[in-house]
Amino acid sequence: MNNVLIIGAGKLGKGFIGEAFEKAKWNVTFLDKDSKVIKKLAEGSYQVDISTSDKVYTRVVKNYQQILTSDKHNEVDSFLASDLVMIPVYPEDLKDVFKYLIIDFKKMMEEKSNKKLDIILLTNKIYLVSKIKKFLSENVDPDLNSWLETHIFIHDAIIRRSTSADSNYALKLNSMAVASLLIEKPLHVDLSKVDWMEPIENVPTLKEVKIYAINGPHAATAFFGWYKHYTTIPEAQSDHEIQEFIKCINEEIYNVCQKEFNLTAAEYDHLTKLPTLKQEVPDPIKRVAYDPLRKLSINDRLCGPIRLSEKYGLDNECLIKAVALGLKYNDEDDPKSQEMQEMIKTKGALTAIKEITGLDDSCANKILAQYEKL
Ligand SMILES: NC(=O)C1=CN([C@@H]2O[C@H](COP(=O)(O)OP(=O)(O)OC[C@H]3O[C@@H](n4cnc5c(N)ncnc54)[C@H](O)[C@@H]3O)[C@@H](O)[C@H]2O)C=CC1
Ligand SMILES: O=P(O)(O)OC[C@H]1O[C@](O)(CO)[C@@H](O)[C@@H]1O
Repeated sequence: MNNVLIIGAGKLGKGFIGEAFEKAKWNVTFLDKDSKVIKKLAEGSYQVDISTSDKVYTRVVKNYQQILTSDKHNEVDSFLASDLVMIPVYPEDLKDVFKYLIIDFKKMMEEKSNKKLDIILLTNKIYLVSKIKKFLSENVDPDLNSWLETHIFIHDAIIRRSTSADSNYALKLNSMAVASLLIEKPLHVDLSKVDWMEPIENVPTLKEVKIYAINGPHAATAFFGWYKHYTTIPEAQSDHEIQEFIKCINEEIYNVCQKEFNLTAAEYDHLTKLPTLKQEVPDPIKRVAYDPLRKLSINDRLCGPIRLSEKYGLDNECLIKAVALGLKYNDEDDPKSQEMQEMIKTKGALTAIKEITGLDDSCANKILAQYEKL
């Protein structure tokens, strides 16, 4: 039997990754830093309602173990036994995860020095692998670092699946399963018998395209939806004004991607046009808009395409408005949204826009003009 260690047992960790590997009869171990997540998992099972393009079904996942991160590193045996490590955490938590794993890496070098292990990062942030490798090289001794370079293989992945729940510790989740997880090749582990896992070439570039083409319009829907007082994505998507706006966003993003990336229209569609669900899922706007400071940053889903549209002299009016709507996102449960509102209040909108988006003065002024109209 194969073993997978899943670090981050929140929505995606349980609702997609844990469910898929348990179904494929792998030994699944969850590791999380949140004691509530671990306590809930210890109840013995969780339920995922899975929506696909042709059916909706429920899976009860019960064959797993769960471990809380601690100074004792109780996961070390699971780490040493694992054939694969998957890390579905928010990007800002990744360095902590790798800092924590240094003890496990050392143990592996001592006890299983010939083993080669694939580690997959599951975030929506682009070009993170080199940053993590740099972080490790600066935080381990040279011997361990040269061993890591030849035994630990960190891969990025493209997530085209939404999984929601009331919280990261909830035992009832919804997952929209219409497209595979695209994982950077080559892998040392065989995933051919695990559903929804697809190793491919060229992940870094394709991930940038995916973040713009799928997550850009999705974030714009969430920000506009919030502004119009909706609470779920399907509600926002059924609003005529938002539909027209998103058509424009899609067009602007398609145009920049055509110029910047060497993809045929068919390749673009294959990557970004996902089948529709048989039945809508009330995915919360709060999940899709979460952390607007990251979502409005320079190389992310909206400002990345704006930067490219400026480079090629293409239209970006709707993207500019989407950023302005993002700046209005004010959710008291979302600390980054609160931080953003505080920045706008204390620094003034224009300075905050420049700091948040990293865009030049001319774009920042266009965003400000839209922002002031809202
Ligand atoms: N939920 C979704 O549909 C999608 C999520 N993603 C990405 O997947 C990642 C995870 O998202 P969710 O599962 O929704 O978030 P979540 O907040 O539900 O789960 C993240 C889990 O990671 C744990 N964690 C954080 N730092 C940790 C550490 N140092 N050690 C151990 N555990 C740690 C947290 O306690 C939490 O339980 C994010 O980067 C997100 O952008 C991307 C696409 C879809
Ligand atoms: O997880 P993030 O980066 O906060 O953003 C959420 C986005 O990721 C997805 O969950 C998957 O691409 C989308 O549903 C949503 O737009």
